[in-house]
Amino acid sequence: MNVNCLRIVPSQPQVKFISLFSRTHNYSLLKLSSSVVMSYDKEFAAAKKAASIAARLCQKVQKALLQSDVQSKLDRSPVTVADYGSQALVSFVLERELPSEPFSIVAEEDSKDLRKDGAQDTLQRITDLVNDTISIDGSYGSITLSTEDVLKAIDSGKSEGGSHGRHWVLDPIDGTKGFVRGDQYAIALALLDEGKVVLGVLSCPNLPLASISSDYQHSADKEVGCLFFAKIGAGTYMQPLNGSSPVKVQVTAIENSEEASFFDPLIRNLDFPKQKLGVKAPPVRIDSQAKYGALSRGDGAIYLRFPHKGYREKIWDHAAGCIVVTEAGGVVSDASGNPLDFSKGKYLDLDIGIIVTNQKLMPALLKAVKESLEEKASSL
Ligand SMILES: Nc1ncnc2c1ncn2[C@@H]1O[C@H](COP(=O)(O)O)[C@@H](OP(=O)(O)O)[C@H]1O
Ligand SMILES: [Mg+2]
Repeated sequence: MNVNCLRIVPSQPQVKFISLFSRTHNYSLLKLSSSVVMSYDKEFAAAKKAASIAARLCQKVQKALLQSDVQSKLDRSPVTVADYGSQALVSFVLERELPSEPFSIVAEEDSKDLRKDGAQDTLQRITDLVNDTISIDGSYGSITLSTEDVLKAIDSGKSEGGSHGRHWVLDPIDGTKGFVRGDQYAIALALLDEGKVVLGVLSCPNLPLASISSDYQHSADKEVGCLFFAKIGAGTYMQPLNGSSPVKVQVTAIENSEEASFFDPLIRNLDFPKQKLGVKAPPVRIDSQAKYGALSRGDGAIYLRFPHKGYREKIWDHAAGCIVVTEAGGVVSDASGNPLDFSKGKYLDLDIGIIVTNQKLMPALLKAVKESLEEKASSL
């Protein structure tokens, strides 16, 4: 069965059902426990707040980075400061907003390097940035974190995840290359419950509010900063990071693969399916999970990710993006059409590749990928 997302079914009192909703099959129901229906409302609100506040810290660092001279652009330290600062802030906000919940975060960074001799200045810069951002936000009174508080907040991200209980999944800056260039990056935060992604938030500070499809260059609206958020069974929304009202988004309805534009990752990829599908539309090239956000609102139709053999995809690079796309009506699968399994710990453990598109294009895309992989294998 090709299960693509979880949907909550309003049910009888005292009984929690979660429906495994298949795009290709009918509903089936899974009784998880005899408690109340989960809404994840508090967690959803906390995740949006955390990813929005972290975006402010990243914007500040990126702006300073771009204003500095070329030499310091080659220096990784601003990225480091923003990565750690973003992770510390997300962890701080989640803990503050959800004080009564068990706390587990699977995240990209840990504090090991910051605890080494010689890292004191960097740690102090991170701590100052975190405190400035908290103070400007104003929700947490006059609280000031010490350097030790910041290290502890970063290390909340040491969880291994897995198939039991709840785990936050965080990439504090996804697309660090784009971040350094002044291009696209994302703060990606998702919640796993019993191994399934139940909500996700993608904060994309540089993503234009208008579509970035090929005619974007001609668009008059150059305003940037998008927050995508999705919760199981509740659709996907995009909200300007400036706080204006959210709008519901949907993946493209394109059925003809010739018209389908690809989001090309900047990593090594499988190019043959494009030729097989006869794709004529120009590709959209952006860094990070902003690709999932842009695809969820129909800026492009297909995202294929086939890194070199041996590369292990991490859950924080796909968890938030996956639910943002599936709740917008899209499909995210491995090369065989199976849903991604986020219950195995830090890694996705895919044999090969990730495919993201709408439901109409998926069968043709799976066929093209299969044939491409077979041809590639027989040519070796
Ligand atoms: N050789 C490789 N193959 C596949 N993914 C890679 C890779 N090297 C790095 N990545 C991952 O790809 C992410 C960027 O994706 P994209 O190319 O779509 O922008 C990186 O996230 P970080 O920037 O958070 O490290 C990193 O996790
Ligand atoms: Mg990443």
